Amino acid sequence: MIGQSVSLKAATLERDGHRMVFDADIAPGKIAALIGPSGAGKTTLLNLIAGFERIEEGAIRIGEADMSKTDPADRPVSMVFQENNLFSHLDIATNVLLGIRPRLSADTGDLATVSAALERVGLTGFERRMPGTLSGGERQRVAIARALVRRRPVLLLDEPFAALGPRLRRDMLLLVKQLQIETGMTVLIVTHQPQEAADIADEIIFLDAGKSVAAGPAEGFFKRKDIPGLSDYLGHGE
Ligand SMILES: Nc1ncnc2c1ncn2[C@@H]1O[C@H](COP(=O)(O)OP(=O)(O)OP(=O)(O)O)[C@@H](O)[C@H]1O
Repeated sequence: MIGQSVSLKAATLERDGHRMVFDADIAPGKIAALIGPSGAGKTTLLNLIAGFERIEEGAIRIGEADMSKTDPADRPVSMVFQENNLFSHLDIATNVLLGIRPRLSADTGDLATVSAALERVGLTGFERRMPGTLSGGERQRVAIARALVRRRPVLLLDEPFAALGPRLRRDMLLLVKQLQIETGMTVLIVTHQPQEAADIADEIIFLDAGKSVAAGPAEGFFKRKDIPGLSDYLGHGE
């Protein structure tokens, strides 16, 4: 699998009379962390890339392709949310299978693919369990397994591990990083933890008040003094 670039140029949407404008350029196969205060627009930015919301002006591209009029199902993207990624009445194998067969017509090869993805996220033997019997971290791993079997070039993660404890969160981020290296996919992850962003990401995008304010290499990003609002957000004062 080969990641694709993600590019937004003055991607604009208006909400309650308030303009939100995003610029971003993420190279193929990189991890970008989206950070910024609550309400800054991080989830909105992911939703624009996934196609759950539409831009009114500007441009959004994945690879060379203009996405502005493409339906979510036709975009080369998978998304994992903070929670509620799984169908509670379907077992784990079926939840993962939905990534490749939305109509659930599995053949033997599909079942092998599902088992391999579950193994990759450390959930061998969980095929027949129901989501309600899994821990929060296990359920998120299932969601990642489903994203893996979809083999889309871009993975969007919206605070996927926020509900987990620090140790487990760290393990899950390491898993994402490993999977990113193995597959070459491009990853965008929303996080409220600057340290996590610095640990996992190649690039950081800082959003504030509905705008992408700055982007740059993760290395040294949080020490930068040239980014309006960043030290306030970090609690360092101006
Ligand atoms: N469907 C909607 N209709 C109207 N306003 C919305 C809608 N979704 C989000 N908003 C508003 O848009 C702004 C950006 O929201 P968004 O969820 O993108 O922020 P965020 O940076 O992800 O915040 P958080 O860190 O709290 O999750 C917020 O002011 C929010 O209230």
